[in-house]
Amino acid sequence: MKLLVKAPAKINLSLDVLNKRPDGYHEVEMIMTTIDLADRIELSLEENDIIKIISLNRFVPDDQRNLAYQAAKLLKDKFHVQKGVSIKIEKNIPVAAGLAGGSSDAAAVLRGLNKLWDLGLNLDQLAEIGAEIGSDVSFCVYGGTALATGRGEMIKELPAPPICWVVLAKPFIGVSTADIYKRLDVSKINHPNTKSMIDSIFHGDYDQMCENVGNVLEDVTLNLYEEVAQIKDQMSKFGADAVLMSGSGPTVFGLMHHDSRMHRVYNGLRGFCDQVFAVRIIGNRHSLD
Ligand SMILES: C[C@@](CO)(OP(=O)(O)O)[C@H](O)COP(=O)(O)OP(=O)(O)OC[C@H]1O[C@@H](n2ccc(N)nc2=O)[C@H](O)[C@@H]1O
Ligand SMILES: Nc1ncnc2c1ncn2[C@@H]1O[C@H](COP(=O)(O)OP(=O)(O)O)[C@@H](O)[C@H]1O
Repeated sequence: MKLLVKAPAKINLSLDVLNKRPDGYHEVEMIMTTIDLADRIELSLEENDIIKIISLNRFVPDDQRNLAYQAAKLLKDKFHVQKGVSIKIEKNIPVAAGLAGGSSDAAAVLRGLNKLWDLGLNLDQLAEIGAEIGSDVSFCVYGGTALATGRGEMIKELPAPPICWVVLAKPFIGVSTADIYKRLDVSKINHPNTKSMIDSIFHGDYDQMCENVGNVLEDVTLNLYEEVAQIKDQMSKFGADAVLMSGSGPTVFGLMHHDSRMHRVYNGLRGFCDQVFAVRIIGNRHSLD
């Protein structure tokens, strides 16, 4: 028996850090939304009791380091599942890019195995299990648009943001999330206006949304990698309405309303860096599977 599950990437429309916690994590306030750039996960029941990862992408581990493997193992151990699974990952989301590719693969495996292994869990239960794998996994279990707080695992659903294009551009570098958080000086943060971003989403106000994008990790990554700043400049030059780095980077996204502007930004960036995508925000929860 086989099951195909979609694992969409996310962007952070805003990312604020409130403080550093005693457990080493940072208390965050993030507005996250899923986009229609997705990995494809194929789950196949295995007769013998194993978890097998199949991936052709050289940056994706094919053993217990893979977050998709960890998701399957966690479900197997918690619910004493005697069956095995092979997990084939068709990687379309750039790796170590600030787009939660690994977290989304893990979330897709949780959703998929819940069906394939007939576990009968609801999304809230899967999200709670996901938080044991990584801070972004809970959001990825639900998808859609949300305010994420705590270390990122506390999810409050929001409506879909105003319809627009998202052009993503990733330079040829990978960024370690842990390293970027470590370098952040929490005493020198210029906080984005999360409340105004939420208002803009509730009111479907595109201009207000564009005015309120902000990410406190951006300066940290920009200082380390000049190419991220260059991509931001190019996006603005080609006419994106808002430009921001996603997560800990290095992917930069631009927002634009009109098709013609999207084409200009997309083509302009294609001449400048190798991984460029023009996608839509998926926005609401129920378009995942
Ligand atoms: C920055 C964000 C924004 O969405 O995404 P990415 O850039 O990774 O996509 C997330 O906060 C990343 O979430 P995720 O990648 O799941 O992080 P985890 O695996 O839980 O943690 C990796 C490391 O990042 C640091 N970390 C993570 C989350 C958080 N709230 N505070 C932290 O300080 C910790 O050092 C932790 O050891
Ligand atoms: N299924 C997976 N897909 C991508 N990367 C994975 C996966 N499982 C584990 N990883 C590891 O997680 C790291 C972070 O990858 P990813 O989730 O793509 O980025 P980010 O945390 O920036 O959103 C990678 O360097 C990779 O070694």
